[in-house]
Amino acid sequence: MGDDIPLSFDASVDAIKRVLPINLQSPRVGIICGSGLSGIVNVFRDVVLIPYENIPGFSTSTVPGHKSTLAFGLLGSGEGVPVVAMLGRFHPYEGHSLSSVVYPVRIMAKLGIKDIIITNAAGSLNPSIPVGTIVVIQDHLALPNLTGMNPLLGPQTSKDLPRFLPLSDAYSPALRRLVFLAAHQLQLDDSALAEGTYAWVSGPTYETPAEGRFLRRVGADVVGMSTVPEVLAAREEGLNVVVLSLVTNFVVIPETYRSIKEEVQAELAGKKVELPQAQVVSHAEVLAIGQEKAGILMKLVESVVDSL
Ligand SMILES: O=P(O)(O)O[C@@H]1C[C@H](O)[C@@H](CO)O1
Ligand code: HPA
Repeated sequence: MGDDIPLSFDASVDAIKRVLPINLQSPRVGIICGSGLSGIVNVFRDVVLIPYENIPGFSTSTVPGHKSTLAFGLLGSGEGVPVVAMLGRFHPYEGHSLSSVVYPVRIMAKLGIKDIIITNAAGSLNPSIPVGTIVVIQDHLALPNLTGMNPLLGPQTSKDLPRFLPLSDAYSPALRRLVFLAAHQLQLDDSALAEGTYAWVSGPTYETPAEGRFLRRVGADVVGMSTVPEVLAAREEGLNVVVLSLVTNFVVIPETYRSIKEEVQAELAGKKVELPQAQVVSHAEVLAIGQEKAGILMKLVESVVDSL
């Protein structure tokens, strides 16, 4: 963990290429697996697994549901497309610096990927997006970025990168189209997929009801603790980005708080009141829904890769 990122990426690339057969050395697509979503490796062929600890510059994930392994393999029908997947990512709340968080994205770009499929587990802020939905992200809202927590702050890793990165087209319309076409081919129910805006929060706390209401009112559909730093680095590196959020829980946004005043007054008046109790979200719940729905997400990813 920390800020000691080498500004030359060669050592990491060399350590990776050294253990790969020639057909996997130049992956075409990168995949980042969110909480509990690393199962995609089970459908890779010719798999080579490289623990993060064997790659200079990589940190270690400390979050349950995140393995610290880079997986290379062939994905899709026919000869298959060479891909690289991060089976586990880094979050700033673990104590990783932002440059560590996005380091693997930069290395995947150096290895030659052109497209990146980023997945995550997220909470829904939108009553019409229930648990289990896969949300194809069309935009993001990143309060940390707006207030000075941006992975692109500071000296650039290459002078060839744009200093002022436009984000109006961060989420590739072409790749998003492929996701919806893939869902059609897989005969997924219309309700399986939605489109929406992802709010990035630092975590590790889940949202208070007031925070949930705020994020909803300013236009977010789902909320999570990852992804946006990776999107920014990927766009800076010139990659096409698509993000799929699996909704694992609903963020409680009651319009009014459970009123303790009302409850006490009713009790003193001898009345029985049934006021709504807050639901409590947990990472165990996030992982359980991830496990239940990961299969569909994986099929979708495979089908998108197949159609590239
Ligand atoms: O890595 P992702 O974004 O999938 O993980 C989510 C956000 C937090 O890390 C964790 C909270 O349950 O799941
Ligand atoms: N909030 C923030 N991050 C999350 C959530 C949530 O409700 N669910 C999964 N990741």
